[in-house]
Amino acid sequence: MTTSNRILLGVNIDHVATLRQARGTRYPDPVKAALDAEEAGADGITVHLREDRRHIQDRDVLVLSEVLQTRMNFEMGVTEEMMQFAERIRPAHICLVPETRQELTTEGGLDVTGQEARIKAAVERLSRLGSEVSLFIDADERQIEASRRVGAPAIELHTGRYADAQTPAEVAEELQRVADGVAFGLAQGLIVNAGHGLHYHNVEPVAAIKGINELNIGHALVAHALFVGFKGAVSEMKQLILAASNR
Ligand SMILES: CC(=O)[C@@H](O)[C@H](O)COP(=O)(O)O
Ligand SMILES: NCC(=O)COP(=O)(O)O
Repeated sequence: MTTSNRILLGVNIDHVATLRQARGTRYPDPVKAALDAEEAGADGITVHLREDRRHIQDRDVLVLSEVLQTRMNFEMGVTEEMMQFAERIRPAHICLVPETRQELTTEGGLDVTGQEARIKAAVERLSRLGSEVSLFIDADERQIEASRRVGAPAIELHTGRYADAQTPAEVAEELQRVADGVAFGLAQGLIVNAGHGLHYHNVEPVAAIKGINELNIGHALVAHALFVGFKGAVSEMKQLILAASNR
């Protein structure tokens, strides 16, 4: 008997907004990108409303919350401002991420072990909205155990170190770290997602890891969309992921 390992694709549209914000124009519209992504097979739409509003804006999230056909995965820092925003829009999924204004991108996972009481309170508060709360963490057993202890039903493993690895040995080591994290997370009874820095040339080995529920991918999709359109970019990625996950 073959078991299906169908991985979901969450399309992150943050960097459509990055291009818009670079000029303060009305285009390109991340809402249009989200609807195109859904038509091309996205299983969900991810947005990160950063404290500094460098890309996605409040209005984008509000409009998306009314027009998405699939579901929103709302990435947010653990701040009172964001908690109140989430309470307003009640997204299906919420992913708590670490955030600093100076970083170029999300550079590491959330330190759950170092602030368990704070994260537990946030998970409890957000879960009351009916949202599935996940924690964006490194593939580290201590962080995974702490995620279970604070009551999060899901985690998203940060694949940035895998994506940044240079030599074949480093790539293999980081891939193994992600695979071990997936197995450990599943053993803890968690839903395990993964993402960050994944692109058309590095996604397949991750998609081949058994047990991952969803991959969240953004930057590479937006970049490829410049050449093939957003629907084409999403569709190509979806095909790659499905093929790799069924090997
Ligand atoms: C948490 C995460 O990985 C995404 O939000 C992604 O990082 C979006 O891009 P930026 O980090 O560049 O905002
Ligand atoms: N949580 C990761 C994500 O949403 C997408 O990250 P990236 O593909 O833009 O690096």
